Amino acid sequence: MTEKIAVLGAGSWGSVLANLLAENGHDVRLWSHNPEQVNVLNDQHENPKYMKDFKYSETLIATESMEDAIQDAKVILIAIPTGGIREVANQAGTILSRLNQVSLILHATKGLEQVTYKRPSEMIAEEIPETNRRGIVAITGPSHAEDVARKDLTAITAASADESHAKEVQVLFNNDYFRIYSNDDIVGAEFGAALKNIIAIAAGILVGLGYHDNAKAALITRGLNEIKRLGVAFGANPFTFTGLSGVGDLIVTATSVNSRNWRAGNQLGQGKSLDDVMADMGMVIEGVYTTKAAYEMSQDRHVEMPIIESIYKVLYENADVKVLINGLMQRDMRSELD
Ligand SMILES: NC(=O)C1=CN([C@@H]2O[C@H](COP(=O)(O)OP(=O)(O)OC[C@H]3O[C@@H](n4cnc5c(N)ncnc54)[C@H](OP(=O)(O)O)[C@@H]3O)[C@@H](O)[C@H]2O)C=CC1
Ligand SMILES: O=C(CO)COP(=O)(O)O
Repeated sequence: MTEKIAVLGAGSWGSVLANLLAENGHDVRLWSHNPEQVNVLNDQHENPKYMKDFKYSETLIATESMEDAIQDAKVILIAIPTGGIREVANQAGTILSRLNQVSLILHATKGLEQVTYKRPSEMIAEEIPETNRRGIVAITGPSHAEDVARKDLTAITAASADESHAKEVQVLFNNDYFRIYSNDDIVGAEFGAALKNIIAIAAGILVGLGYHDNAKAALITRGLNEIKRLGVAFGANPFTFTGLSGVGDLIVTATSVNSRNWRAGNQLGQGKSLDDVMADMGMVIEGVYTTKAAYEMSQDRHVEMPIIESIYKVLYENADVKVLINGLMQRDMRSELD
């Protein structure tokens, strides 16, 4: 069945997901706050800053009017980085109230808010009135936009406290190269999504320093343990971290040159400054911000996270990464299962 769907955010991920939904036969409106980008998307079916060389479907319509995008949309997908999602959700909430409309809200954001440490679905719940939303679903998992654009086989998770909403989302997105599983643990899905970016930065650093496969495997495995420990302290189901939104996304992000977080870490490992890495990327590096939030949360809750603490010290205290690696390797002996 064809649905009208609004996608808010025309960066790499929002634009590719909007394209997938349009190719699945839905009536999609892709909102961007940048009028020039909207024109190029509609006239040339391109998005040069974010998805160089990719041609979008001619059935995908971009708009700079959020109200046009949202009006009559059964589903609204927010694909905005963590730093902007509250503002965009607030704008969407105001429009939904004015239109007296109720929509299902999806988001694809991977991070935690600075200072409040809120997850994306918590920010959405605060900004879009309950009377204007049927539910909130996080879509997350191992899914680089570049691979989805070239129709590589991809499987992700739709997570919602009310799993019936996640099941609705499966039907909208599923096709012969994109498969969605449902999960009722949105807390675990959002923690996995946010925290894997920190471990991806660490993995890039290791490779930048010249370490190899054993080091990467050790980092990914022990990193997953830290992700799970913090998530469980905030109410996540530990089994979610063995799924696509947990270890699945951790593997893809911590091993792929397509990952902005991995690439950032790799350049840091080669000696580039964080300011230069961020200026050159031109796209969001969520893990840089999430590291700060996660480190502060771990301090508040007394959750031991030595790898994430080390990345915090590299990014925010200019600590010597080789000294930190030495410290991690020399920690007290312990059981793997503690
Ligand atoms: N890229 C990927 O492969 C994947 C990304 N994600 C997640 O999706 C989220 C979005 O990432 P991605 O698309 O890659 O990011 P990009 O950096 O590629 O694009 C971000 C987009 O959001 C827009 N934006 C940012 N802040 C605001 C704001 N306050 N108001 C309006 N528009 C805003 C930007 O506009 P402008 O151009 O004007 O700056 C840009 O269009 C992130 O949390 C990311 O972790 C998840 C899975 C895969
Ligand atoms: O989340 C992603 C893939 O699942 C994208 O990761 P990056 O933001 O590191 O590119």
